[in-house]
Amino acid sequence: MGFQISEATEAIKEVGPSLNNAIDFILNACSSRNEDGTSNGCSKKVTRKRDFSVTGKKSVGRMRQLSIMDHLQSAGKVNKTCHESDTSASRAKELPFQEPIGIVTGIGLSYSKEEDVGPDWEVKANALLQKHFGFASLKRFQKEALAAWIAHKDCLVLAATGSGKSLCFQIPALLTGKVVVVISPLISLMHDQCLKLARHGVSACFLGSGQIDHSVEEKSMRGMYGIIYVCPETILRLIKPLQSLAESRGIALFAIDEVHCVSKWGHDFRPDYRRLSALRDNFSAKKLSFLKFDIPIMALTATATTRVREDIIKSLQMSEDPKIVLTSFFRPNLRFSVKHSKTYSSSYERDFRELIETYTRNQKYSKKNILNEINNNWLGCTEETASSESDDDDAITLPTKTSKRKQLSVEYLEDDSDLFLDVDDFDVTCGEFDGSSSTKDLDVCASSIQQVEQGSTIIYVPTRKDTLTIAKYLSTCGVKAAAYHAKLPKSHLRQVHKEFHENTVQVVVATIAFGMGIDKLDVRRIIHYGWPQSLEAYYQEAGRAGRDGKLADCVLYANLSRMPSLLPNKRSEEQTRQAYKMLSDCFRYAIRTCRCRAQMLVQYFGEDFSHETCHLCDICIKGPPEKQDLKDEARILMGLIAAHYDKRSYEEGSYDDDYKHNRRQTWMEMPNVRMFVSKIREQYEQHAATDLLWWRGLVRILEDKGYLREGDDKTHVQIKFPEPTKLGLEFLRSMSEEVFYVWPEADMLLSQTMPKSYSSFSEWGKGWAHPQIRKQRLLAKPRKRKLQRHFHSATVRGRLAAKLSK
Ligand SMILES: Nc1ncnc2c1ncn2[C@@H]1O[C@H](COP(=O)(O)OP(=O)(O)OP(=O)(O)O)[C@@H](O)[C@H]1O
Ligand SMILES: [Mg+2]
Repeated sequence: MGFQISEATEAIKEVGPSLNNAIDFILNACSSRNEDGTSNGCSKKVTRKRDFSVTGKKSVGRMRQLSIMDHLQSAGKVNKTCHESDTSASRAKELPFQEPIGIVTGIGLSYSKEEDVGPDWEVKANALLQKHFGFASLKRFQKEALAAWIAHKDCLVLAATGSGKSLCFQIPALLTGKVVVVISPLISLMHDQCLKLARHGVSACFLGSGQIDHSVEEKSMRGMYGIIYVCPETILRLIKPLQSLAESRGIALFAIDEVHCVSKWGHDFRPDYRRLSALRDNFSAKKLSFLKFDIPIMALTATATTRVREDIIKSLQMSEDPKIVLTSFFRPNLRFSVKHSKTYSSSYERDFRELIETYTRNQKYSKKNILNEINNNWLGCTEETASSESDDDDAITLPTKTSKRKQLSVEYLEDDSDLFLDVDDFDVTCGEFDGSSSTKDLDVCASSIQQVEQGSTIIYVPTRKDTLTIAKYLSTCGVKAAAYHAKLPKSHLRQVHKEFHENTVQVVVATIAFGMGIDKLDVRRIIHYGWPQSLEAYYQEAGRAGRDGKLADCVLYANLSRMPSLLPNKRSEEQTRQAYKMLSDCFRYAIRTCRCRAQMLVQYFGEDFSHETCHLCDICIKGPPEKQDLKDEARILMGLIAAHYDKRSYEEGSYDDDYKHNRRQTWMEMPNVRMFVSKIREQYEQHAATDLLWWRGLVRILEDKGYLREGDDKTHVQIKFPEPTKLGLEFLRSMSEEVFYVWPEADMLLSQTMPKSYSSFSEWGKGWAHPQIRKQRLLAKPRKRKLQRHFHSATVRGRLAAKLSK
């Protein structure tokens, strides 16, 4: 859509210099001409205008006019091109989860140069913000990011989830009329963002495998969209056309959203993000003579540790002194807690009791209702399946896969690879608010005991199968729950999104696929049911709670008696090492008992925690456990470990940490924690029945103090092969009289409360011969074991056995 100059001139002649009147005049003139049957370039625009009036969406029409006026105001002149428009924006308003589309809402106007933005850019930006988005003013960090862009500087924006990072790169498109190219990792996210922008009257499109309209790419390269969302793979293919676009319409900015994907040290490394250094090479003033300055790069994320930040700046070849806009990661309205749970189906009843009560308190669920809920959530075909069920109210039969229709059983869902395969099962989102908030915002004492409002809940689980079983369980209990993972049919996912936003679905049980682009204000609970893979991922996901600033719960249910393990993924050796490191940090966050959880999280991202504590998390509320003097235990453990290594050299004080590494050759020379604990049990009667879990905790404490270190070359979640450090040996020598007070960690406390099973006794080598163990084994239920035969193809015997068994 667009206006011809002759129309604009005619309008000004008719109604005078008032811009509003001129726009109204043009729109009305186009409308009447079209009704007369005259076809002109404005026909589509008029159609849209009629659509609004028919559907009563006047506000969208109004927004469109505003966007046109913004362009007129900023550009000062009208382009001759009369661009094609579509009604996607109005459709978007009605159907927010529409098929991917290219959205043109602005008009193809010529643009002003950056230098035209002028010193009053802030006033202009606030005016545009008010007009398009209805916000009074830019946040401080948004201003800082924009100021860097105005000064042609590269900029790294680190701001929490939901703080408004998107506006930092959307405003430049409105201010200049030039194109902003946004690199984003996920098609569903780009899609959502385009729809949101359409609702605000901003022209945007996205390119990539999810774009079904193939003309969008060509149109975007002709400058028909103000904001182009693109995935890294696609932008690398489009370097040449983008250079032409930079010359014709102009590119105001390259924005790299979720930029932590650049870094191998981040939690969502994507190799294609690393290749984005091509932007600096190909869009610099050196390379393109028509450019006065390098096109600035703005990189944005909500979760980046100091190391990740450095890596981003280096990998993207950002300018030598990029502006770093940093806001606080602290979210004072989030109440963090960690609960021990095996996270098996047998734990659901206990773990979800409170959640179920929250949602069913005022509900009277008949069994039939429950059945219908299940059908809605699981079968995706309400009436048909409902009618296929028996009328017997007493019999709650969960859907089975024996039905002729293709029911949404676990197996079906897992096998159903539909269009959504294009979208990575990949999650990036971040946690933040712009740092202006403080604990004063909430009545801290009241909040610590207060129940959060009902609102919505997201339960994050590690596997796709878990999404189904938990959603099924909650539905059976009367909660309106739905499963969400990337392999579910696209229509189902859209439906879940929609119903979640409309509050028809109360709880979404999801994998990390339900992540980016979830901008719902009243998410009151984020529950992680199982170990997250990193604190970055955890904080990103938790950051989706409480975006309205009200109290929200972030609960992690994890088996604290078991070390978390890495989810299968393709990783290089280096990446595996890093992944273990991140998992280890996550594990430590959960088992710590003496530090405020918000403080741990915020400091993890390299921020100084300026508050004493958050006053909300489980540790702040319960307080740390009583300190214990573990001098004897530490002495025994350290003594055994040290004795195993070169005793003489450490007694002489000539112990060399590196020397051990070179000398060690066999596993006998590198005993693991378990072996040391077995020795302790054998040699010290008073510790005969202590749990391995407890000693592992002590090893961790000694490691934190720098007395022990990992002797293995690999990274583990916690020390596997302990080796003394020089500091540790000094500590051992000097501790004969001293006390050694420490806070026991969660797994240590847990081991003291858990009943001992025979298996833990058998570890110290007495096994069947020990009367107590024998008794326990005899009393224990016989385990049903599958008879499995493994033939080792590496051995002659194995190969022979395999042959014979055929
Ligand atoms: N200046 C502002 N004043 C008020 N609200 C704002 C402002 N800027 C942005 N917002 C609102 O903040 C919310 C979050 O915005 P946005 O999606 O850009 O966050 P984000 O930082 O990109 O989050 P995420 O890390 O999840 O991607 C939106 O609802 C947006 O409208
Ligand atoms: Mg964002």
